[in-house]
Amino acid sequence: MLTVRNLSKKWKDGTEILNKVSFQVDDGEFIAVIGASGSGKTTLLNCLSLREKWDQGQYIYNSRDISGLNPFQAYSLRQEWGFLTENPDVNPSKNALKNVLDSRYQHMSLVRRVFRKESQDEHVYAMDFLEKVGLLDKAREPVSKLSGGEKQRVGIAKALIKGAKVIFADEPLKGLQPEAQNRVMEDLRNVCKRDQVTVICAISSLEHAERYASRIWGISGGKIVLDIAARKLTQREKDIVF
Ligand SMILES: Nc1ncnc2c1ncn2[C@@H]1O[C@H](COP(=O)(O)OP(=O)(O)OP(=O)(O)O)[C@@H](O)[C@H]1O
Repeated sequence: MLTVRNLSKKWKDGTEILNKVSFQVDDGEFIAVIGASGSGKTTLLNCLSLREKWDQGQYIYNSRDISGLNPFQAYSLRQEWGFLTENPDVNPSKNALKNVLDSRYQHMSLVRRVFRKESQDEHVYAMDFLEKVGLLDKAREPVSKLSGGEKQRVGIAKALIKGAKVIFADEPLKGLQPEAQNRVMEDLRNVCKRDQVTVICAISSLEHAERYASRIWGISGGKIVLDIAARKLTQREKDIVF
């Protein structure tokens, strides 16, 4: 569970980017973050995923106050989470299976990584995660040959195999064909429902937010101005956000 209270951030010139953002998110929620360009979506995701610092506010993750972590602690926690951007975090020179296996070992000690045995069991285990995102038949394909949407789904499998209980996604649909966009959103929705993973996803497509998410946050001027269960937004709600 994530709880944030009064998260605020200013740039050096004093411009307010996040303004007392507060919320509570339960396990398994799929949150779509919508808002105009420059409203603060990326900054919010970067702060929540501990990639950027904020000035004020409290951040609680599973009953642990993570507001003041040192860089090493923040790095360790980041390894437990998934982060998707418009550029999938995959190694194009390796196949999909190897990418997923690498993610499983990434957080282990150097010694374990060097001497790891990729047993048959490990392969079967990794295949389970590729199956979750519908890529069993692409397991041995070099990732460079996969489509943008398939790469993004390898990224989701990578997050799942390391046990990520939270996935932050910043515009993961950018540049994808409509069919691939739907598939990525379906996979994200499935991991929320099936695995109780929490997904917080900045997205510019209102239609996808309405159709796939469980909750919608509208951001304007660095504030959450709309926080509702996902459904078709009324014109008034759109006017509040955009
Ligand atoms: N390093 C920076 N210094 C000063 N201002 C910045 C910096 N980075 C971002 N901003 C400003 O902060 C505001 C929020 O930016 P942010 O990228 O979070 O918005 P966004 O909602 O993700 O926009 P977009 O949808 O266009 O990606 C914008 O006005 C942006 O110009």
